[in-house]
Amino acid sequence: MAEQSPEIKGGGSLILAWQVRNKRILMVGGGEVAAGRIVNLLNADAKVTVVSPREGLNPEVAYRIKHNQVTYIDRKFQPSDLDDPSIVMVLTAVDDPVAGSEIYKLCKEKRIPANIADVPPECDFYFGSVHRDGPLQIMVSTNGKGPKLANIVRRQIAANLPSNIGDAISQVGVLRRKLRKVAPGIEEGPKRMQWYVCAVI
Ligand SMILES: C[C@@]1(CC(=O)O)C2=NC(=C\c3[nH]c(c(CCC(=O)O)c3CC(=O)O)Cc3[nH]c(c(CC(=O)O)c3CCC(=O)O)/C=C3\N/C(=C\2)[C@@H](CCC(=O)O)[C@]3(C)CC(=O)O)/[C@H]1CCC(=O)O
Ligand SMILES: NC(=O)c1ccc[n+]([C@@H]2O[C@H](COP(=O)([O-])OP(=O)(O)OC[C@H]3O[C@@H](n4cnc5c(N)ncnc54)[C@H](O)[C@@H]3O)[C@@H](O)[C@H]2O)c1
Repeated sequence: MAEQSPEIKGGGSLILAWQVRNKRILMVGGGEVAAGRIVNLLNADAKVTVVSPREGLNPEVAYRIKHNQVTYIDRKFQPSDLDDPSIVMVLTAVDDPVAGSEIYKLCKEKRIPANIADVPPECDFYFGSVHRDGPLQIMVSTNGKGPKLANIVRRQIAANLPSNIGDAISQVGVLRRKLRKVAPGIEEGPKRMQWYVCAVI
């Protein structure tokens, strides 16, 4: 049995689909990189607070603020910004490495997971290059080796997917929900799976 166990190849990341719906995330900085992060956060239904002086705002971030898609604090980061106990994650994308390091240290004291953009040693998690089509999400990570390559690999994968894959997965979701209503019991799992396989394949 032990011989059949998968060989351990350390040095990877634990890739997860983190559920942040209705959870508060602090975004420090309002430039171009922050604009991209905010899209990812809002697409995951997070509640986003942006702290960044108005004069440095990227037009896209200014748009999110104007349309109340995020909560906005018009100034530089202050340590008291981390006092809100509902904050579950902190992201920074600031053009000031000293400020970034300071924020990371404070987050560690408070045990809040943080990503300081472009500073791998100050990231509890990395971002990746993401393809999204409805419920389908594919993230490519190179574990810090080559973010640009992650972008290229992600595009190659996306180009080879069926064009209707997102819709197809949505339909599968509807079917699974219906089957759960017809046969809700935990012990009915195998039966559900059998119906499901008959319908899908
Ligand atoms: C995937 C993506 C997601 C995102 O950020 O949303 C992402 N970087 C992207 C693009 C990108 N970043 C950089 C360039 C300039 C060209 C180049 O240098 O290649 C480009 C290319 C571009 O802009 O096209 C500069 C850069 N980035 C990092 C360093 C520091 C270092 O490596 O030491 C430096 C060098 C700074 C310097 O040298 O001065 C570090 C990180 N960047 C990561 C993620 C994490 C690792 C992910 C992985 O390994 O897969 C990690 C570790 C931490 C993090 O930030 O989470 C996004 C592509 C999204 C997309 O387009 O699909
Ligand atoms: N991971 C990636 O994909 C990636 C790609 C390019 C750049 N970067 C890095 O991300 C960082 C930000 O890049 P950018 O292009 O968004 O820069 P930017 O200059 O467009 O934006 C920086 C923002 O941070 C704000 N800011 C500065 N100090 C602050 C503070 N103390 N508190 C709050 N806000 C503050 C500025 O007002 C501005 O809104 C840089 O370090 C850059 O090297 C990361």
